[in-house]
Amino acid sequence: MVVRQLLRAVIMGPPGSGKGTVSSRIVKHFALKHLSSGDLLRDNLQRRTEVGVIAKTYIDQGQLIPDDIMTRLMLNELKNLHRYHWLLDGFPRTVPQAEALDETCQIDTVINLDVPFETIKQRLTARWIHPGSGRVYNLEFNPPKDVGLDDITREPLVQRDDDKPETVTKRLKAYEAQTKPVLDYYRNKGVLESFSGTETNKIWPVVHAFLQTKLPEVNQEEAAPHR
Ligand SMILES: Nc1nc2c(ncn2[C@@H]2O[C@H](COP(=O)(O)OP(=O)(O)O)[C@@H](O)[C@H]2O)c(=O)[nH]1
Ligand SMILES: Nc1ncnc2c1ncn2[C@@H]1O[C@H](COP(=O)(O)OP(=O)(O)O)[C@@H](O)[C@H]1O
Repeated sequence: MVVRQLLRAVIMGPPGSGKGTVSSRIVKHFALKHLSSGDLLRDNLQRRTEVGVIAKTYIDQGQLIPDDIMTRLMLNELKNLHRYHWLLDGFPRTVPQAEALDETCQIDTVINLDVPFETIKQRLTARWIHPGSGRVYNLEFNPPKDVGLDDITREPLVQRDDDKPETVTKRLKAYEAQTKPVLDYYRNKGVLESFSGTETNKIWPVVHAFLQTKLPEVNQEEAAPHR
């Protein structure tokens, strides 16, 4: 397959729909950079940057960070990736963010993970992450090899503060009100591809087959270990 242009892709879906899990499988199979707004924010939080301090109050309340802050942060980060195929995860989450992104580049494809809310709520309370890499685990679905430890670095796993049930409810409401309109925005542009289901292991092969039409696969033996 001859790829003439660099792929500009976005992965969307409600909190807990499997964006991080599917993204790590995508990165394992295809040569592209993955940029997660949530991972970037948590890194800023940990380093107590100016953005991190502001973001904390919003994240703890299950609210979205204001568009201007978020857009500046992400577009600045994207500048470093202009020579690569890339996949954005968690951004854009509002129509103004999508419009700001459009001013810098044209999005080719939006992968929408369409997973029902009932399925999601129970997943998030069992989510554990490795803060350094953003690797994500689930006590039932993909438990770490050793309880409480990252498979690769052996560093401790943590639970996200915003995965508490009451914050999850607020995040799902924010998704409904602010992020769902972004799906319509991309649907109108003809770039939205929805993948429906309740299990990542069933959704993933369909996403994989779809991306094979857009990108060459990397040699699996050479691919870095990833979940
Ligand atoms: N039970 C179950 N858990 C899943 C499935 N897919 C992902 N998860 C877990 O659900 C949680 C949310 O997934 P994640 O990829 O972090 O979703 P994101 O919030 O959209 O990035 C994590 O703990 C995953 O390990 C699935 O098919 N079944
Ligand atoms: N594009 C964005 N715009 C505004 N806030 C964001 C954005 N991306 C992430 N956030 C903030 O960070 C939190 C965690 O995001 P994320 O890790 O992507 O959650 P999830 O993977 O559960 O969907 C969000 O609840 C929100 O407060």
